Amino acid sequence: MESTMKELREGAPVLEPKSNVGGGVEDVYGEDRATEDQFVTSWALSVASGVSLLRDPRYKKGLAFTERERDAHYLRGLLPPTVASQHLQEKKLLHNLRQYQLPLQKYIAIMDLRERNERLFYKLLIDNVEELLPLVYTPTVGEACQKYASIFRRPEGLFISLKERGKVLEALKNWPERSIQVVIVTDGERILGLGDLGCQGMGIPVGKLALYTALGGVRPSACLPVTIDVGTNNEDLLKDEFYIGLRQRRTTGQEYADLLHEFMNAVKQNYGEEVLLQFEDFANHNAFKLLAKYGTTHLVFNDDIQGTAAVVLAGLLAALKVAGGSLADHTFLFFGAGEAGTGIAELIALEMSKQAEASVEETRKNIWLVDSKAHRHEPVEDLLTAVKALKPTILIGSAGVGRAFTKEVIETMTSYIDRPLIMALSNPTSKSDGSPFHLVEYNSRVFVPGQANNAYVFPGFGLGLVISGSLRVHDQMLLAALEALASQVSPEDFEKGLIYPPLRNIRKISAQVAANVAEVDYDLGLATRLPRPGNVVEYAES
Ligand SMILES: O=C([O-])CC(=O)C(=O)O
Ligand SMILES: [Mg+2]
Repeated sequence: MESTMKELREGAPVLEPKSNVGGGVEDVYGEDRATEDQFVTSWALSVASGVSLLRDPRYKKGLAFTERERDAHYLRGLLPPTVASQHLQEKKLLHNLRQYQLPLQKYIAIMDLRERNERLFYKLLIDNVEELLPLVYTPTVGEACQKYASIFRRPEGLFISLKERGKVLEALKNWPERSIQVVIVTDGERILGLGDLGCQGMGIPVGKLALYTALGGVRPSACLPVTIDVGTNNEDLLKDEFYIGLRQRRTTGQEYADLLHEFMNAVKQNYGEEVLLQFEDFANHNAFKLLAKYGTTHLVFNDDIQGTAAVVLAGLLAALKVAGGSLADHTFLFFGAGEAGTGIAELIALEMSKQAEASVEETRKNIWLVDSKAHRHEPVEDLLTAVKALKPTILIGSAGVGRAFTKEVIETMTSYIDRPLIMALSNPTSKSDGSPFHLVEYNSRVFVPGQANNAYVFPGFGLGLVISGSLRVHDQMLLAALEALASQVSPEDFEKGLIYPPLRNIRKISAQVAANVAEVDYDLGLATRLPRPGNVVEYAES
């Protein structure tokens, strides 16, 4: 068995060293040693051949097994005679996928592929990122979470519920991978703009981690999706006979804090100080607190607060290259003061203070936030009133309410500024203005709506932390990441009216983001992977 494994790992026919899907050739993850010092585990690392190999999603290649491999791995007779290339397999899958009418059917098909043939899944995703991103990720992943119970087939991550209190470390040890580098965790209370989906939020960490691999090059086995289940306040789910989570209302207060604390410490204990913990889709009241509480003891990152902020500010900086002027020349109005709105506002204030050498208290004065929960009137009325009163030149939508940027709002803005900058960010499509848009033709000119997609930053940002062995996240790293992103917008992109680079270049962009982040890690003395690489961009790309 051992020799079969070696051949699979090191033999050129299986692990094509040049493939950007296969990852590195060196086993830095120590999987080959996984069973050496632990004779009894809750799981066994076995190496497949024959029919088991055909069922192992990590090594399975289907018809792409060569004649030599069919001999070496006891596959004779188990496959039809044709040897197909991965390229042909990809072509067939894409063709099949396009036959489905509904995005959710496509989602199910592509996630099934991941369970069958991991390499092909990632290859397909990398090569067709613009087409497939909206499936694996927002907006379709939102619908998948809403219907998670009925489409649930097999666990794709770790479920830590109140039942696991006192046993969280044990649960982590049951996960069959030991060399984890990135954990994405949600408690399902604020899934995209869809609200409390309880345990069904699992689709989010699963989808985002797939992007860590496809877009950021982090090895799949090093990624761990986690859902913390403390109950749900979603009455529909509590009544749904197929619901897969705890059937109780959400626990709050000490009990909540204790479970989270046990989890945070167990992760660090089990995977080390350098494991990145990304918080995703927690409700406002927990998200800010958790980030502040664990920011000093763990390597934590909240994509909804920090990642969104970096992506949006990158877009603003790129837009200013066209519009002229600097951040300090503008008045900002945010519609929605949740994690995204406040996160972006704070980062803008920080960047402005850096540019203008002013205090953050001073630079915050040009930034206004409107939130539905802070007013008695209808949100839309409030927005228009606010626009008239404050005359913002930059308007950013970050509320869970769609269709708020009415014609009247836009016309009001154009009455006092020629080219207002307006970013509609809320997602997914059912709740928003801000998901992927079709091309727009106006006066026989075609406009390409871009998308301020979080995927521009978080995979590269996380990669930068991972490759430098960072111990803590620092705001300077966010600024470094967004500057890298803004610098990737080409003159041709600007020509088309775009303020973000095309997503098809995302792996190159991620490497640039990662390198900029890693440089700051080294500069601040937070990096543990020493010596510092000579060429960090090349290192990130490798
Ligand atoms: O889909 C995204 O990346 C934006 C996001 O995290 C959210 O809305 O919660
Ligand atoms: Mg999120």
